[in-house]
Amino acid sequence: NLSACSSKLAFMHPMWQEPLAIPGGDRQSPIDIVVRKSVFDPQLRPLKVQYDPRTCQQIWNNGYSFLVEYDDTTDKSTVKGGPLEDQFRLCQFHFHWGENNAWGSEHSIDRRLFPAELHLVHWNSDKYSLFEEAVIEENGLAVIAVFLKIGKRHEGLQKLVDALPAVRHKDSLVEFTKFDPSCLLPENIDDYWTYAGSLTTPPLTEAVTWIVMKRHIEVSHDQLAVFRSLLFTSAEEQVQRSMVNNFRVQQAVKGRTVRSSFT
Ligand SMILES: NS(=O)(=O)/N=C1/NCCO1
Ligand SMILES: [Zn+2]
Repeated sequence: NLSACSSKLAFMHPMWQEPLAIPGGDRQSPIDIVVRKSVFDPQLRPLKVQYDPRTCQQIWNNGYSFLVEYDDTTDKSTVKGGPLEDQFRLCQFHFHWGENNAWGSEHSIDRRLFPAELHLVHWNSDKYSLFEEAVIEENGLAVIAVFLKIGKRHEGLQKLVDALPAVRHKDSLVEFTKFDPSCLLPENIDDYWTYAGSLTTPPLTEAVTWIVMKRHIEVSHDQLAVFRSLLFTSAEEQVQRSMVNNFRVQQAVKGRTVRSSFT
């Protein structure tokens, strides 16, 4: 059962060495969301997502995941509303996944792990002028997380899946355009949990308002298998290592409240 799987997880090598000193350390991510401890907040408004596929630029393998990067020099692809006071600009999206379908997500819901998790990363363009500035501010970033389940083939994802062999190795990059990431959102984006957390990959800064979708999307077994054909290693390295289990170990909630937009 999953509890055994999660204990097995405890012995697995985390994707990378956890740093000795973590910035702040009391609002780290990811976490397990305990549904019965989450608090319904009627003041949470619907999310307003506005993505322009023309801002999609490239896809590359950064040695942690593959990133689809967007032109964030103007407010063309943005998210606002929900728990957010300001407008946030999309800069990239990426995924985390496992070596098999039993685990792979970073967050869990009542300890339930999913085979993969999508992160749409945005920065506060009302208050800052660059991602690099926003990344160290407590209200600097907003990440929308969507769980992936194995099921029917996701037609919108296939264009991305077909581009992955071109970025198999760390530091490889290809042009990738006209991709509308809203096709990766569930139909219902009004039901979500939200909490104050951090990036789950370096710099791990405590700058993120997390918005974790209650509804998942479905991708096919074969589509997720292509994610696992990516490599952590660059073309020059002798030993090639499959890019799998690229999730961070879960962190202590430390008294934080997770709010829900739904009852
Ligand atoms: N997994 S995550 O929290 O989205 N991490 C990052 N790091 C840079 C941008 O997003
Ligand atoms: Zn991520």
